[in-house]
Amino acid sequence: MMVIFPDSAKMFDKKVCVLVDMDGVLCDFDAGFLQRFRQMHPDLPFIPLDERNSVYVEEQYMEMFGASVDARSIVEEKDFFLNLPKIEGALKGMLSLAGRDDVNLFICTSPLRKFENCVLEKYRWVSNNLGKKFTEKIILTRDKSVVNGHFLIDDKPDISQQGSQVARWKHLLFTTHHNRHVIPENGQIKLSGWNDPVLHTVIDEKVKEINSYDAVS
Ligand SMILES: Cc1cn([C@H]2C[C@H](O)[C@@H](COP(=O)(O)O)O2)c(=O)[nH]c1=O
Ligand SMILES: [Mg+2]
Repeated sequence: MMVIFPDSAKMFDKKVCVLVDMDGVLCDFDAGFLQRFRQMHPDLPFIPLDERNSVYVEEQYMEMFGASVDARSIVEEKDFFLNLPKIEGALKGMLSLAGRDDVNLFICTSPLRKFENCVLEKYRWVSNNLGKKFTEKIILTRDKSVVNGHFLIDDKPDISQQGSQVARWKHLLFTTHHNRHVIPENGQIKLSGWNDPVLHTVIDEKVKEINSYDAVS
């Protein structure tokens, strides 16, 4: 499949810049973790996806098992990121954003500090699941507040409160297993998933706003 991104240089200031997180938005980190955990520890109890309640899976496993289970090593092992399953609707959702000539689309994701497997595998995951062209749109940063954009679609509830700067993007809180009961705050809008029509509605409103600046200047 061929994806052609409209020329971003020519119309940059008229486009809505949308940043899309990976873990919990494009790829199902929790489901990938659970699958691997059950393979490695078939006799141990586990946390079903609908009982996940912390952003970081290892925190909840630490509460359950203490130091007797090393959940972190699963996340850091080779091929963990590469094999993460896609979130339902992610490909279609990304293609619908990439196909809009009024949207400038980027993938904005935080690598593990132990980057050896994670960074390359994130690129490979994007290439394998979304297409090679999307790898040109990857922004890797552990501080998303320094990235400029109109919207950040991200599953981490307090992402706009983290980082070194006041975030300039509006946070669209993407619903996934661990945040399903979180009530949006700090001006967030919660998206129920990739099929939530609110996503394109808020982008349409931003397009109108951007064009209205032109009309008065
Ligand atoms: C859910 C979860 C994530 N991580 C790691 C994986 C990534 O490197 C970041 C999350 O990145 P995002 O861009 O904010 O989605 O954190 C983890 O170590 N443990 C987890 O449970
Ligand atoms: Mg995430």
